[in-house]
Amino acid sequence: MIPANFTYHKASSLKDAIALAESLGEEAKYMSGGHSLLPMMKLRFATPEHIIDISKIQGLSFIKEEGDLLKIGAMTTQTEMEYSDLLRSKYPIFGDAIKLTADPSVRNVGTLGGNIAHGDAANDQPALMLAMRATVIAEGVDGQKSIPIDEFFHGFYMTALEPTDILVEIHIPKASKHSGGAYHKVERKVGDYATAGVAVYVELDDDGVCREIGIALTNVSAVPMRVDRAEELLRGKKITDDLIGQAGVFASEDCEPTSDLRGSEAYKRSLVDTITKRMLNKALERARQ
Ligand SMILES: Cc1cc2nc3c(=O)[nH]c(=O)nc-3n(C[C@H](O)[C@H](O)[C@H](O)COP(=O)(O)OP(=O)(O)OC[C@H]3O[C@@H](n4cnc5c(N)ncnc54)[C@H](O)[C@@H]3O)c2cc1C
Repeated sequence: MIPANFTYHKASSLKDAIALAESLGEEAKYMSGGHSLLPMMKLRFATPEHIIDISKIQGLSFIKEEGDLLKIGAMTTQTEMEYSDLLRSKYPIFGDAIKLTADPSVRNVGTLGGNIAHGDAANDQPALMLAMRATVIAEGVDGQKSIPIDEFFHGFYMTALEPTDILVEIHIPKASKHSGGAYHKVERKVGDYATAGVAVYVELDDDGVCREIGIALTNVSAVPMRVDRAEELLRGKKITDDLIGQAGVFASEDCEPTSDLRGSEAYKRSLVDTITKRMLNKALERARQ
C-alpha cells in the first residue's frame, strides 16, 4: 500500500528537530531508519502529517564503554552493532539477537533507538534492554532525562517518551568479570518476528552465586516484559539445574501470549519454558568463562 500524504522535514541537529516537533504538534513523528515507521504508514496504521528525519543528526552513532557503563548511541544501526568488536567480545547477547533480526538490508538502516522507541513487544531489542537493566537517555523540550527501562514501556506501542522527546542513547551496566548474556527466539522463517523470544543476563560473584539476573521475553505479551518471579527465584543463589527448570516453568506461566498465526497460546508457553532454560544455561556458561 501507499502511505497517506505527509510533509518531509530533515533535521540537522537535536535542537532543530525538537523545535520542529514542538511547532508541528502531535501530527509529527520522528524517523530514524524508517523500517518500522514506514511499514506502519504503508498499512495506514500510522498516518503522521509530518515526518521529521533525524537520521542525519551527527554524534548519535557510537558504541563505547565509559566509566561503569556501556553506552550506545540511538542512531547506531543494528549492522554496526553486529560488527562491533566491543559487543562481539564482551556482550555477545547482541550478536545472538541481531543475527535473528530481519535481514541485512533492514539491519543496515534500522537503529537501536528506533527499535526501542517503537515500543513493540515483537521487536528483539526491548527484551535485551530489560534483561541488561538499561537506562534510556532522551532529549526533549525540557532538556535531557534518564528513564529506567522498567518505566519505559507503557503499553501497546506506547512508551515513556513525550512526542517531542528524542531517544539519544542507551546506558547499560558494564560487563563484569563473571557476567554473561544470551538471547534466542523461535521464528517461523528467517527474518520473521519472534513467535517467542527470551533474553537472559546474569552476573555471578567470585563464588558462583547469582548476584544479579535479568530475564525478559519477546512477543508473548502486549508490552515487553520482565519475568520477576523467575529472577527472584535465582537471585542470591547458586543456580542449579532444578532452579533453572523451575525458572522456565515460572516464565511460561507468567507470560501472556495469545493464539495467532504464529502458534497457539500453549505452544508459545512451551517455547518460553524451553528457551528460558536454554538461555539460562548459555548465559551461565558465558559468565563462567
Ligand atoms: C521486513 C522487516 C522485518 C523486521 N524484522 C524484525 C525483527 O525480527 N526484529 C526486530 O526487532 N525488528 C524487526 N524489524 C524492525 C527493524 O529492526 C526496525 O528498523 C527497527 O525496529 C526500528 O528502527 P528504525 O530506526 O527503522 O525506526 P523508525 O522506523 O524510524 O522508527 C520507529 C518508531 O520509533 C520512533 N523513533 C525512531 N527513532 C527515534 C528516536 N531516536 N527517538 C524517539 N523516537 C524515535 C519513530 O517515530 C517511530 O514511531 C523488521 C523490519 C522489517 C521492515
